[in-house]
Amino acid sequence: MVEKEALKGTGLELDVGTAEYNVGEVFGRKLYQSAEQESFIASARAEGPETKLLRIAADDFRLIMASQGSHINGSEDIMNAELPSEFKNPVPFRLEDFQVIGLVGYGSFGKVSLVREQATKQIFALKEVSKRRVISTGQIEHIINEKRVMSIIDSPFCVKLFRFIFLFI
Ligand SMILES: Nc1ncnc2c1ncn2[C@@H]1O[C@H](COP(=O)(O)OP(=O)(O)OP(=O)(O)O)[C@@H](O)[C@H]1O
Repeated sequence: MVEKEALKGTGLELDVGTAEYNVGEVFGRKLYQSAEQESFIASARAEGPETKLLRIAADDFRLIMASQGSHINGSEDIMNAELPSEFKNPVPFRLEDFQVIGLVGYGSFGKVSLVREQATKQIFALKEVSKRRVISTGQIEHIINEKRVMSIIDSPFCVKLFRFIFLFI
């Protein structure tokens, strides 16, 4: 149940209530989206021996969720967001344009290398994904979603997908 309570010395009336959240859920998003940010006070208690409560400053949250002019607030926004124009009309490139500097790691679908673009000298991580492995493990939808999210997201905290290429080998 939500009740109203006066906030001392401010003349503001606040909604007072409690809510329970499950693992991975974010509380405070309403504060972030709301224009009346000053009239929101929240305290949180994590219960259970394995529970972790992570706090993130509003400015950092804004950077993660909506950096560089985008207005992405949650997973629905990402799924509905327009793909960047370079993904609708991909700029062709060749693997030969990149010089491999070293191996970074292995994932479930292939390897990741550190590479340098010859023309610009820019450094990238090049991730190779085996389509055969994606299909045989039933991960087609997941990999398409991963590509979509990584191409739309634009945050200093997240890896961004700049380009992709399909090879038939
Ligand atoms: N952009 C990147 N920059 C630096 N290292 C990276 C980058 N992407 C991947 N790596 C490294 O390469 C490894 C393999 O990455 P990859 O994305 O293929 O798999 P994963 O995310 O670890 O697991 P999964 O394949 O199950 O999703 C990672 O564990 C990480 O060490």
